[in-house]
Amino acid sequence: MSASGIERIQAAFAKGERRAALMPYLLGGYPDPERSRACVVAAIEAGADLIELGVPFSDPLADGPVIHEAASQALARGVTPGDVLAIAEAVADRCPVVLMAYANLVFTVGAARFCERLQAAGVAGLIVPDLPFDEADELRAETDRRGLALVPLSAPTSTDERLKSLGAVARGFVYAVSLTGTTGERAELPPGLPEFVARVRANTSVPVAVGFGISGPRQAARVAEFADGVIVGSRIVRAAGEEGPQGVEAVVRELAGALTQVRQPA
Ligand SMILES: O=P(O)(O)OC[C@@H](O)[C@@H](O)c1c[nH]c2ccccc12
Repeated sequence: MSASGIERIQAAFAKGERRAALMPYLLGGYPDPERSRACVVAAIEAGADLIELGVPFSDPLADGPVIHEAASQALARGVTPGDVLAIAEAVADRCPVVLMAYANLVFTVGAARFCERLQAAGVAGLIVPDLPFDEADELRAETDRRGLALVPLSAPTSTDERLKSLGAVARGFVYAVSLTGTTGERAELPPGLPEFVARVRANTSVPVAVGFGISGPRQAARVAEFADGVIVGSRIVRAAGEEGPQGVEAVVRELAGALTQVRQPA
């Protein structure tokens, strides 16, 4: 693969220039390594533009019940970060993969070695949800060196000043966390979301993708009116557990269809 991870993520957003990019989140190794790989392939075939792939972790503090339980099950089956990287590697040439790993998983290996393994597997980007922005410099030096996108998280509680500093060093995209709380399906989008996304956008030159609490096509289409990307996690992890690849395919296809109806401003 000659293009860098950052370039491949950029291209994935550009491909959907006339519609928001769809980024399903799947938990690597869930329900088991083999079906997990089939679920990722199903999501790509159903219209995913990028894949966010989570590494199971024992104390996933940002995750709500569905992903938390899925991670416990994957760990109980002995799924390792290496298993997750093998899944990423299997699909890397078909779709950019952004790895979601808690900080402990990165720093027990060491930032340099961790990034080396990501690059070798063809991973395009990295999200470390519990790494404070002020402590990310060392890791960012490593990701930059390897052309990997270190994607920062922003939240409605982030000040403009904070949005400005993270927006300036963001690679790939900025992840706009829609609400204060944990991952999980919700009936309604949080109030003030368009205004929050506008604030993030005003402070960065890379695309802005929104996640947390988006599960259905109606919500996804609404978010696509003002964001560059839509991230859906718990709904898809639930489908993976309940129905396997076919369930994932159906959910992603419906979401992709909904986004196609929404033209973004030129
Ligand atoms: O599950 P939801 O509410 O659809 O939100 C996306 C989310 O699952 C995914 O991006 C994610 C899973 N675990 C995370 C931890 C931190 C930040 C983001 C994530």
